[in-house]
Amino acid sequence: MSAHGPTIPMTSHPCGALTGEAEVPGDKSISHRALILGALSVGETRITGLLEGQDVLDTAKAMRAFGATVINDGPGAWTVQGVGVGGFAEPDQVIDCGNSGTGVRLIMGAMATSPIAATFTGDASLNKRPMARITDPLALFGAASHGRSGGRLPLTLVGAADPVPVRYTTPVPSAQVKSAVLLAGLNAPGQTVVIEKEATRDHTERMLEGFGAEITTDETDEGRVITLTGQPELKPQDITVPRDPSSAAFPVCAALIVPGSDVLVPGIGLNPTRAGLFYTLQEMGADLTFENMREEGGEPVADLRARYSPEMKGIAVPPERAASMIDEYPILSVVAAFAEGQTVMKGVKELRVKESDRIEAMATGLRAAGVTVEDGPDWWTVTGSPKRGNEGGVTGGVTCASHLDHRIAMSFLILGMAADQPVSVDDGGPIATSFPIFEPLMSGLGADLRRTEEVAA
Ligand SMILES: O=C(O)C1=C[C@@H](OP(=O)(O)O)[C@@H](O)[C@H](O)C1
Ligand SMILES: C=C(OP(=O)(O)O)C(=O)O
Repeated sequence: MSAHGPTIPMTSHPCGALTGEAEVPGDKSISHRALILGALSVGETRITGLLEGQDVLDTAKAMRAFGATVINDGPGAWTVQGVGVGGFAEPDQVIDCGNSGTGVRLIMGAMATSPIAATFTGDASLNKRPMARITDPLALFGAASHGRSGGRLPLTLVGAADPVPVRYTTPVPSAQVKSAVLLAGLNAPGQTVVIEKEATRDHTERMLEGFGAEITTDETDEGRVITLTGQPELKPQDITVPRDPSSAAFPVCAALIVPGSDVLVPGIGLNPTRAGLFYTLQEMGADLTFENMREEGGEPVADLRARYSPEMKGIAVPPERAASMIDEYPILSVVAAFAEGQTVMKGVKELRVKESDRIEAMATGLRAAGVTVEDGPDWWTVTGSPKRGNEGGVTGGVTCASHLDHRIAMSFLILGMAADQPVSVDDGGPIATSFPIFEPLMSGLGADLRRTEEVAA
C-alpha cells in the first residue's frame, strides 16, 4: 500500500517498437526546492512546470502548515506567498512527507533554526530510512530531536531558539544532507559552511543564489567548500522547473532495449551533477544523442534521442560518477541485462537506504527473470546478453516486488517491455510519487502496460 493510495498491481508485456516524443514532468529535486525557498522568501514566488507528483504535493502541504500560502493556479502553475527566513509558524498538525526523503530532510533543515517544534512522519518506506544524518548536523545549530531509536521517523524536531553558525563536512555523499545544513544556516548568524568530498547535485546552491542569498562554492583539497552567509532576505522569484532527467531515464532506456525503437525526450537538463547515466549509456555503445543543445535558466539542456541499441557492451561505471546518477542505477541495471558482458557498479552503498534497498530489490527481480547478478555491501554487477527468445537472454515471466519504491516499479515495467515474457510488479502505486504520467506516456510510445485486473482485448 503506497502512502496515498491503493495497491496497484501492474504488468508490462513485451511490446513493438517504441516511437514518438516523451515529454516527462518537471524535476522533482528542483520542485521541492522552489516551494521551500518560495516559502522562506518575503513576497510571491511564481512557479511553472512544477512536478505534481505526490512527493512534491506533500511538500506543498507542509509549507502551508508552516504558514506559507501555496496556491495551484493550473497544470504545473503554482504561487507561493512566503513568510521570510525565520518566519515559519509552528504547525498544528503532524507533517506527513509520505514517501519523500528529500521533502522531510530539507524541511527539517529549513525549520531547524526557528524557535518552533514540529513532528514529522512518512510512509512505511520513509520511516525506515536514516534521519540521524540530518538531526546530527542540525543539533550543531542547537536544534533537538526526539524520535525512534536509530534516528528514524516519526520524530519531533525542536528548532534552535538561538542558533549558531556551523561548519560541517558531510559524512556521506548526500545532497539532502548538504541542503538541510544550508537551509538551517539561512536563519543562523554569520557564515555556515558545508564541505563535501564528492560533488552532489547543486540545485540548492544554484537556487539560493537565485533567491539572493550570498553563497560561494570553492574547490579545495578538503573537497567542495560551500559558504553561506546567514539571515538574508530572500527575494521571491519566477521559476520555470526543467524536465526531470531521472524521469527521462525511463523512456530513454526503454528505447535502447526494445527493438526498432526511436524516441525523442525533449528539454532535459544536463546539469553535470545529474547527467551521469546518459554519459554511461553512451560509453556502453547506446545510440543516444543530445540534440538542440542550449542553456535554460543557466543550466545546459538538450533534447535526448534514443534508438534501439543491440550492440551495447557492459561497463565498469566510474565510482566517482555515482552521485551524478545515484537514482538511475535501477534502470541502468535493466539496460545492463541486455548488454553483452558485465556491468560493474561500485561505490553505491547509498542505494541500500533509498526508498528501498535498491541493490537487493533489483538483484532479486533480475535473478528471477533469468539475469546473473552479484552484489556486496556497496557494489553490484549485472552480466547481460543481447540474445532474445530461445537463444537465451532475459526470460521475464515473473512478478517483482516494488517495496514502495517508484524507481523499482518503473524499472521492472521497462524490463517487461524487452524480456521474452511479461514482467509484473506487485504495486505500481508509488510511481505517482515522481512520475504520475508514466503509464499514459509509455503507453503513448507503444508500451503494453496493464493494471493486472485488466484483460487484453
Ligand atoms: O537532494 C535531492 O533532491 C536528492 C538527492 C538524492 O538523495 P541523497 O542526497 O540522499 O543522495 C537523490 O537520491 C534524491 O532522489 C533527490
Ligand atoms: C531517492 C529518491 O527520492 P527521495 O530520497 O526524495 O525519497 C528518488 O527519487 O530516487
